[in-house]
Amino acid sequence: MQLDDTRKQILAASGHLLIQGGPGSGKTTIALLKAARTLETLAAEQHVIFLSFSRAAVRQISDRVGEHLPLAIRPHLEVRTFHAFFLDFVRSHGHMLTGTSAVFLAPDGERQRQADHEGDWDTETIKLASRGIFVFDQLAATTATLLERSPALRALYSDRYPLVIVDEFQDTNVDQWRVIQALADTSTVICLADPDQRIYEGFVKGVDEERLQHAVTALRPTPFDLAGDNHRSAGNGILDYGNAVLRNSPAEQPASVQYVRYSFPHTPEVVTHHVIVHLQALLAKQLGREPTIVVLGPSSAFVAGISEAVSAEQTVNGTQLPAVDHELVWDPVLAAAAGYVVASILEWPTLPRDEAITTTLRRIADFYRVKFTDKQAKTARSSIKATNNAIQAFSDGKTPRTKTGKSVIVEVDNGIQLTGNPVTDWQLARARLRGSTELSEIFDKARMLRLLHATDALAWGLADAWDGQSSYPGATEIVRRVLADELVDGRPAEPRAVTLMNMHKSKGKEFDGVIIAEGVHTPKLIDPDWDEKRIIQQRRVIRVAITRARHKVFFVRPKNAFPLVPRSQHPPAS
Ligand SMILES: Nc1ncnc2c1ncn2[C@@H]1O[C@H](COP(=O)(O)OP(=O)(O)OP(=O)(O)O)[C@@H](O)[C@H]1O
Repeated sequence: MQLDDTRKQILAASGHLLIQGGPGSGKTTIALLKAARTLETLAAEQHVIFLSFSRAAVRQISDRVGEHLPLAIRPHLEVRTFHAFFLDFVRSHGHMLTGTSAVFLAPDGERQRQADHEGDWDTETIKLASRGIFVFDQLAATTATLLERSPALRALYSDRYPLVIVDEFQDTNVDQWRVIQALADTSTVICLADPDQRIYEGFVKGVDEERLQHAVTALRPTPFDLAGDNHRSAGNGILDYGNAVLRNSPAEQPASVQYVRYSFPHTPEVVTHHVIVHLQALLAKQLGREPTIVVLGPSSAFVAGISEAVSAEQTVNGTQLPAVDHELVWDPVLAAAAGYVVASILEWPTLPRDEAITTTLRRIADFYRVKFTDKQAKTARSSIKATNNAIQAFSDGKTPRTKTGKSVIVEVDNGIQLTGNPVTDWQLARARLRGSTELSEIFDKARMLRLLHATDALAWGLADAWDGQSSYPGATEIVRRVLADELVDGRPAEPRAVTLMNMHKSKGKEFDGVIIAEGVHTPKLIDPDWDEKRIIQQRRVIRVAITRARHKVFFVRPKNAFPLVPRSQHPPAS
């Protein structure tokens, strides 16, 4: 790899560094080279830590380590999510704050408690933390407080990690920033940043547009700017188009960016299916290999609909579209909650009838509690209420009025013959989720568990629980234990040629082709009725989405969608 003067200076520099640059300018790459250079000088027990936001970003960075680090030193580079690092830290040292050993309340458990909690949930999480029970959002604050208060801990961690690299620094929240500052006391910190990729502001509490200035003031880092470079999509106009969308300025539409516009009776799902198949063929021809493609949408629910549509072969206007094998990046917490419902069914044969019915109904209500705290789930509240009513009715000896309640009773009364093979039995139990819209929804979400990569661990755990005859006593607890760590720290599924996710999740990643799809009713890509702040935030998100592409971007938009760049230069429909 050719290194220009700026990069040579970065490799030679000592002390804290702030490396800024636009999408694809090479921040991650130079940081990996710097890590390699630093590791050559460290003692055997010392490591470099590279902190990033999402598990998928960690995977992409980890996959690139091989290109830049010699084999011998690779184990000394730890690429981790912030939260995985904080979780380990709090588990190891949380007792220093509370006097009791730290317990982590996994995200699904938290959402259930939150749904039942009257009053301010943030205040409650602080109270829980003071009793040694830590929820996801308290991990950063607790790590920060421990590091700030204990010079011994600071010394310990700085000794282990003399170099700390912080990815997407512009999106760090106040507690993450406190941790970085505390470590910067005696470790060297490298911040990688692009202020225009600030996409958490307004979504995540404590993210601050002044963050880079904070770093400049507090750390006095040597600044480097890779701004003008673009190694991802050099010369094809994708970055310029992304910048035009960001600034809402007129732009020539390059050949690398295309629009497909649809109107009734066509649906965005089917049109996107078409575009995936077309783009795969186009890029395979251009690149001479199987391309990587991502489909991005404004919401997870919309993307899940596309996932369903492209999973099946279909014929449209005489054209046959093959099923598309793909990875869907989805909400693992909801999948886990669905898994607990299935696990409760695995316990039926050893439970008294009443207990089997009420336990499963409770897990169903829990599923909807988890869903309820997801802001998009407006109808979940009524499902929780209906399921609770069903439990009450059943306990009072009456017949529940809801289909879900009735179906669960019928299924328990039909009995379930389990075999002792956890994989088969899991499917048998899941198949009992039928007879109401709610049960079908849980059935679908439980299917997503295969994406969690915990399936082997689940099978082992369940095999241990098999009572040798008919049931898996304690299955729910086992499933909960296996999934708790997986939800925070697990590796995502292996990459596939086609990935689907919501736009926010695409930050820090890179694909040959990007398809940005917009539905008619789902949250729009952009809406002129939004206030100015929201429009600016959304333009940043769209730019992030566009600039994930190396070679080609396709937009799938409704015919009358609001243009992303000023109308005079509006791209022609194709
Ligand atoms: N100096 C370089 N010479 C050639 N290719 C490079 C160089 N630096 C980076 N690249 C390539 O350019 C692409 C983008 O690099 P990288 O991911 O490091 O950028 P980034 O600034 O971290 O991007 P983003 O902020 O969008 O995540 C990668 O495919 C990488 O291999």
